Amino acid sequence: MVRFSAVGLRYPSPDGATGPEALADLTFMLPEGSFTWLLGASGAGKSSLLRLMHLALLPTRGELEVLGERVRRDRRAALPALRRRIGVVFQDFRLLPYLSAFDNVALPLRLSGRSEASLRPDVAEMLRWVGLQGRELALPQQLSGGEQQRIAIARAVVTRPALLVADEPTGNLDSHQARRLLALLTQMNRLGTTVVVATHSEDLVAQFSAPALVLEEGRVVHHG
Ligand SMILES: Nc1ncnc2c1ncn2[C@@H]1O[C@H](COP(=O)(O)OP(=O)(O)OP(=O)(O)O)[C@@H](O)[C@H]1O
Repeated sequence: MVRFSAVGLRYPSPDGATGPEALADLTFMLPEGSFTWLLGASGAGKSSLLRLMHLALLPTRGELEVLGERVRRDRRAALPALRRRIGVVFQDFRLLPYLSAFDNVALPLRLSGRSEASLRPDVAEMLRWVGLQGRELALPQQLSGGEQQRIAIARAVVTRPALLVADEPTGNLDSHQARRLLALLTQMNRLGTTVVVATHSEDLVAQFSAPALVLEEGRVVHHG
């Protein structure tokens, strides 16, 4: 479950002073196991909202609860454990350039202490799921943008996170791959993962009926 109560987010301005609020007065709740589209024009605040959900940023005001836990500035030590239960697909992939496709996907499992023998079949299955079997040894620079995006998606879901947030996950995919990705996200959701997907793609949204959270200039203008 994710709950925002009167949340605001202010980025610092380049001169170090506080800038205007990028997000203001966000109050909404996403139930456990829900699927939500996050919509809004470029600059409306979708990526900023997702950064709060995956705890890359903390609110500058208001209260935030993620996976049932209250997120507090004075309890930062609790954040890494909470972050490990959240999968993130970044707009710019953030693959490690010197690691193979396999090793990029395996990374979160290795960091969580899983043995090599137990993680290998999971990583292989995930690469098959995103259609990249046979490309295990390729480095990100040897893969197309869409292939890199699929690795980023496999890496985000391989840990079976309780919450999955994806920022424009189909931005580099053709329509066939976008449909496959959506099938993967909805399957994760059916297995119990709470999913939030920011997108500009009306085509994608038309393929799966789910509530939408619509932002305009940093405020929620529609939820449902
Ligand atoms: N790191 C940052 N520092 C300062 N301002 C920022 C930062 N990131 C975003 N902003 C500002 O916050 C507002 C919302 O940006 P955000 O990237 O969240 O929008 P978005 O809806 O995700 O846009 P897009 O669809 O283009 O990705 C914009 O005015 C943007 O300039």
